[in-house]
Amino acid sequence: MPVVTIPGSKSITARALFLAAAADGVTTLVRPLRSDDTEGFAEGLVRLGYRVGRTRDAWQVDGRPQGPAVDEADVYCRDGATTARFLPALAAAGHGTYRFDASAQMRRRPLLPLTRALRDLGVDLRHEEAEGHHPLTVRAAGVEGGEVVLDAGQSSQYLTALLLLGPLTRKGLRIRVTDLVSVPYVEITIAMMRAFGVEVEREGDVFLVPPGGYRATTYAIEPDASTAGYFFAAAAAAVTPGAEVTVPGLGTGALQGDLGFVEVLRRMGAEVSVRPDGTTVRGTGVLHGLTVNMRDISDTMPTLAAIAPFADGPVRIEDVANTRVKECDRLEACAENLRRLGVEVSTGPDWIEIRPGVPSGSGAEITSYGDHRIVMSFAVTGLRVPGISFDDPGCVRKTFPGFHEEFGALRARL
Ligand SMILES: O=C(O)C1=C[C@@H](OP(=O)(O)O)[C@@H](O)[C@H](O)C1
Ligand SMILES: C=C(OP(=O)(O)O)C(=O)O
Repeated sequence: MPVVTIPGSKSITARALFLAAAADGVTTLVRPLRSDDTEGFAEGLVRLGYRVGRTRDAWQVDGRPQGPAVDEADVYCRDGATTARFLPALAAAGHGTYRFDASAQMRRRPLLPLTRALRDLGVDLRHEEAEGHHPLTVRAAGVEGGEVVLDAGQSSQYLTALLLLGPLTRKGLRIRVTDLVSVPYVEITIAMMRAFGVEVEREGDVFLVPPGGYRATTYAIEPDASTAGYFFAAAAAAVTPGAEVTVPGLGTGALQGDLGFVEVLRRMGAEVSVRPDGTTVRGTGVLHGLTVNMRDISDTMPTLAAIAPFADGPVRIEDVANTRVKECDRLEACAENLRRLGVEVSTGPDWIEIRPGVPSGSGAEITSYGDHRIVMSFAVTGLRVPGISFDDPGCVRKTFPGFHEEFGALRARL
């Protein structure tokens, strides 16, 4: 019964770093994710003058409720949207001139609704090149707070950035949201703000954040549910019935909506047990086709797409338009790579449909587009399709530098 140790959640580590930096006192993050995204976030904080002490299993941050310790900084956010979208909001609460730039793909990814909301709150934020894209400069002088309207229909990260900023403003924030995707990520934000002493209230489309700042704490990071999904998918898609994967530390109390991916696997025929101490997925040798809405858990769309050819009927994934503006256009990247393997696929503006059947013996080089999730997903396909290789296997470093070793070890045990 393979038990897999999954590294910490990217989303929880990023939020914990923000909250720790903003809190009054010293916070210890236990078992943070060590990957390009989260190291990049921590480096960003260091650039902004925060002290971040890092050992293997714990990171310590000296919080500064008054904002960055330097009055000028140049922050490179790498490929991480949490860094690129959350840190400008943190900087806005301080006093100084802070410039943020990012990778070529992150520069292409959208930001305008957040820019607009910050400007509506009085923040002096200027884009150097394209409006609504990195690089940008925040000339910060603290934030008064008040009411703001936000369209988070393309990314919930805009809302998370504003929620996290709320307690650092003088009057607090009243955020009215006109559209919202990836709702469970907002729930993670609210739960974590509570752990740092702040209670967000929600009245329908309105989120109310009180002023008053955060309290430092010791915070344990749970394993990453999106990462766990590749291992669960491997068990569900295994040819031999009874293949089983258990991930400890990710169970009924988990904050991450992406654990809901196991319910999709259950609908497809896998046996799933979610317990307080962990989750187990057991393959039954059959995978059924289905139609599923993945608006809430769209990081797991490529995982499902990658095992869809093994189902006994079509797999249709709906309401995932915003996967087109992630590390790559994931709908097209999945479709292109599946077609290369001989699979019949159609896509629309916000959906993908995959027909069953992988010609035996067919392999191909997968084009990763620098997207960790394309590589990790097609590694699962590779359990049943010989000859799969990747043009850029190393891009898994964004969230799981040790992926290939861990997945290879699982492969040997399944
Ligand atoms: O807030 C977060 O930590 C995240 C929110 C989601 O993004 P969107 O809200 O843009 O869908 C998710 O895809 C991303 O990997 C992490
Ligand atoms: C979309 C992702 O990351 P981010 O938006 O945080 O860059 C992801 O990890 O799948």
